[in-house]
Formats: sequence, structure tokens, C-alpha cells
Amino acid sequence: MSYSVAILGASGYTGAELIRLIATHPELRIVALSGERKAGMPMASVFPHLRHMDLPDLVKIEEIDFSTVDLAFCALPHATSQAVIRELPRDLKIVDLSADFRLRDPAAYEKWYGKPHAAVDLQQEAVYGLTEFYRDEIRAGRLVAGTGCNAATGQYALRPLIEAGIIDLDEIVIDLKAGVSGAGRALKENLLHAELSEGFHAYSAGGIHRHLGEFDQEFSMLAGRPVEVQFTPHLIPANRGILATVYVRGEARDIHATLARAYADEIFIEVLPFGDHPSTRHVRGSNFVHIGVVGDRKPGRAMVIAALDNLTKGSSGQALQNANLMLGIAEETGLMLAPCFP
Ligand SMILES: NC(=O)C1=CN([C@@H]2O[C@H](COP(=O)(O)OP(=O)(O)OC[C@H]3O[C@@H](n4cnc5c(N)ncnc54)[C@H](OP(=O)(O)O)[C@@H]3O)[C@@H](O)[C@H]2O)C=CC1
Ligand SMILES: CC(=O)N[C@@H](CCC(=O)OP(=O)(O)O)C(=O)O
Repeated sequence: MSYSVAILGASGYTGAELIRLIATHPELRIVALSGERKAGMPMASVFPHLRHMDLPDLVKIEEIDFSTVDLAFCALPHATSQAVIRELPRDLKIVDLSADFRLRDPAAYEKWYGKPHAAVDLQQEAVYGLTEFYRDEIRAGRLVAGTGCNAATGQYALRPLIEAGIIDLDEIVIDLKAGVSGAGRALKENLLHAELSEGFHAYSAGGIHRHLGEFDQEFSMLAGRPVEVQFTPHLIPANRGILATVYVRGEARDIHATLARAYADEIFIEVLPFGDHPSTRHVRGSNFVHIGVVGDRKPGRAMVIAALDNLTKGSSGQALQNANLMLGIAEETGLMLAPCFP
């Protein structure tokens, strides 16, 4: 079987990553690619690393004939995404990578994103795209919301522990480091090489990062009562990768056994031997998540360390995994690339 897909926002980082992954996918055919400022340009000039592929030129979204498309990946900035998806055919399968459909509660969306949602009906229809935990809903879904990349990393470390009730829910600290491609390809002053390299800094500290909305929603639902974690991201001078060190109160050996059991059958989630440390270097360019557990010298405290690639498992790889499920294709198709090392 062959399915036709469109990528909206193909001139951005996650768009390029989707194309890289789909390049070896036996059942997907790219029929349309959109750009905004770069509309009209051939992909080879926007992304020379994709020159070997026979790809359509970038066009504006309104030029795409969606009647020929089986599934659209929407890799647009949030707010733009909801305005665009609102106008697309209501029977089109969509995997959205933006933040627009992750939060179910319209009030929570307004709180974290600063303005009211403009497509509340679609927000209610959307399925949260953390594949391993929403598989059945994603398979049956029409509109799937990709998770935040930081939010995914923290959830892989914590969800099985919250579900098992083996950590103190009021003492969870997520200390996260993220590579710069997480911020997208648009030019921003603080992302200039001269200002980013050879140093690093925290950002959105003090409980204001937007991904706290996702943590609140998902962890509170799992626990059946409000859970508020402490979360501070840091911007590091690396292109790709996220590493979260999560501090918890609980027994390290129990925590390790619980995670190992929860992910035993998951193809993309590797729980390392007790005491081993994951590294972004070991998941780079791949759809894998590595999780390590280390006991603290203070009894009853532990660190769970999770690493993934923000452009792969944190966005485009996850999006492709979800698209496979929605189209009835084996979930791992196109995603078994080994990490790029060194
Ligand atoms: N980067 C990451 O690691 C992750 C990103 N995400 C989310 O995925 C989405 C895409 O991210 P990313 O690829 O990094 O972003 P980029 O900034 O790299 O790309 C954005 C894309 O959207 C297009 N675009 C921008 N404005 C408009 C508009 N008004 N109308 C139509 N198209 C527009 C751009 O086109 P052009 O350049 O031609 O103007 C470009 O193709 C975002 O919502 C982001 O938050 C989610 C998880 C991780
Ligand atoms: C380094 C960096 O800036 N990372 C982005 C995360 C990218 C992502 O997942 O953000 P969305 O929720 O916008 O999709 C951030 O922390 O805001």
C-alpha cells in the first residue's frame, strides 16, 4: 500500500527531519511540501542535504490540493497551526507537531499560551501523541497532537513511576538540558553562535515554561489528583538532544525495576542497567529514548535520567510513529535508524 502525505512547514527543522525519515519509508510518498517565506523554492536550495531526493518544490499551503492527500504533517508554529488546520478538510488525517492541540482544557491553553484557543472543537477532538501511552486512541484518531519535546522527555522518565505510586508526587524536580534546534530555524538573537557557544543558561525558570501545562495535565490525570512538578530547562550549545535529570524521592531499585517492567516490550525505549548514565550522544538522529536510574547517597532519593533527540523522538520521529499507527502501518516503519555516532 502507498499513502500520499503532505508536510506543512517543510522548510523548518522538524519538516526537514520528517523528510529525512520518510526517505526510506516504503509506504509513504511525499506529494506536497509547504513553506511561507520560502514558498516557490526548490527543496535542494533550502536543504542541500536532501538534494538526492526527488521532492516537490515548496508551495504556499493554499496551493495544495488536499483531496489527493491521505495524511498531513503540520510542522508550523503554534497559533498558526490552529488557524491552518481549522480550514483543512474535516476528514483529513493530521499529525500536528505544534503545541496547539496538546492541552485539552481551553482555560489551560489560554493560561500557558497567552490567548484563547481559536478552534476549541478541534482541541477537544485531538488525541495526545505520546505514542507508548496513547496507542489505541492514536490508531483511531484523526487529529493527533505531537507532544512538546521537553514534555516527552520528562514523561518517559516519570509516567510509570506515578502510575505505580512509588515516588513522592510533591517532590519531583525535572532539570533539563536542550539543544538549540528545539527553538526552530527562525533567526533569533539569543541563538547566534557567538552568544550561544561556550556557555549555557537556564530559561523559563520559575514555573513558567509552557510545557508545564502538559506535565500538569498528564501527571494529574495519572495520579488522580493535582501534581505540580518543578521544571527548569537549560539551553546548551548542541544542535540536537535533550537530557533530563529528574530528582525524585523513592527507592532507586524499585524505580529501576518499575521502569524496566513498564518499557520491556517497547521497541524505542531502552532502560539501561542500574547505575548507567544515558547520553544525548547515544540517541542522536534516532527515535530511541535511553533511561537510566541512579541511587543518591541520601537514602530514599534517586535520579532518573532520560535522553532523546528532540527532532526525532521529541517531534518528527514521534509524528511518523503516530502516522504509521493512524494508517495501519507497522509502528516502527521508517524509524529503525541507528543513532548517528560519534
Ligand atoms: N524543533 C523542535 O525540536 C520541536 C518543534 N516542535 C514544534 O513543531 C513546530 C515546527 O517546529 P520547527 O520545525 O522547529 O520550526 P521552524 O521555525 O524551523 O519551521 C517553521 C515552519 O513553519 C513555516 N511557517 C512559519 N510561519 C508560517 C505562517 N504564518 N504560515 C505558514 N507557514 C509558516 C515556516 O516556513 P518558512 O520558513 O518558509 O517561512 C517553516 O517551514 C512548532 O510548532 C514547534 O514548536 C515540537 C517539538 C520539538
Ligand atoms: C531549546 C528550545 O527553545 N526548546 C523549545 C522546545 C521545543 C518544543 O517542543 O516546543 P513547542 O512546545 O513549542 O513545540 C522550548 O523549550 O520552548
